[in-house]
Amino acid sequence: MPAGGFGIDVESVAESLQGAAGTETGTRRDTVRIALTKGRLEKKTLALLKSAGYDISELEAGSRKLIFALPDTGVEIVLAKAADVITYVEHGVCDMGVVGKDTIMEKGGSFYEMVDLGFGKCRFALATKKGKDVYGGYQTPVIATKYPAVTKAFFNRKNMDVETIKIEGSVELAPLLELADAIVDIVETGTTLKENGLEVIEDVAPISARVIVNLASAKLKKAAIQKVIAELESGLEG
Ligand SMILES: Nc1ncnc2c1ncn2[C@@H]1O[C@H](COP(=O)(O)OP(=O)(O)OP(=O)(O)O)[C@@H](O)[C@H]1O
Ligand SMILES: O=P(O)(O)OC[C@H]1O[C@H](OP(=O)(O)OP(=O)(O)O)[C@H](O)[C@@H]1O
Repeated sequence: MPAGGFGIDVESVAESLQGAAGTETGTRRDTVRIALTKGRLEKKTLALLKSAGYDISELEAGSRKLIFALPDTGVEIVLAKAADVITYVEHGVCDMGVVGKDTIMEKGGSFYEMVDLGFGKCRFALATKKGKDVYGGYQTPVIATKYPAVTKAFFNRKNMDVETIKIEGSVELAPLLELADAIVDIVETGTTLKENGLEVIEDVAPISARVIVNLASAKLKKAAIQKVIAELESGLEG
């Protein structure tokens, strides 16, 4: 059962609403359009839709198509990159989205974060070369990461100054090449760290897939969106 159940996660809503302006929905009144994150979350999200009773055979067929109407439901599925899921939901061209908490934390934005789906589990962690003392030196630590906002917020909470360097992938290379003292990155099994002689110093935040909802759609399509969420809930339980 996901943390927080299927009611609105009040804390997350408050976070997400900071600086929010009303967003006009761009989707048809009789359609609920859901943006799904392609890649790692895709298979489990599609499995969830299937166990929730949706006919996803066209999506399962495998194609380069990006928008799919689910037969007899009024639900449309859009496949997008993680950060773009948030962009489409914020702008109201998609009513809902499924996206990792990592992307939500890094990109932020104005939307409701309504459900923790409980899959796609991993965590943000601070890691470095085995035996290295990141906190002990006299100089400002250099942290390499794909997630500079998450990294800055983490060290701000510690009242610590750090220099961040943005890396686009295989972040584990940065301490090995002596570009950085440590990294903030996603850890799932820990294999990538282990095979590169790195270790976790501290966990930063847990991550899992979340359902997000456009601010205006949540009001204008309340019943339809609640129905989809209830169906996803039944799919999770099934
Ligand atoms: N080991 C993992 N590494 C990265 N993301 C993971 C992992 N396990 C689960 N996830 C979740 O899967 C989501 C999608 O990850 P995926 O690697 O498919 O896309 P991405 O982060 O946009 O990377 P890329 O730019 O390589 O496509 C992440 O945002 C995260 O929530
Ligand atoms: O703990 P593990 O199970 O080893 O998983 C963590 C690794 O997976 C992700 O990388 P990804 O495969 O997305 O490649 P990237 O680093 O190029 O983004 C993440 O950035 C770590 O490198």
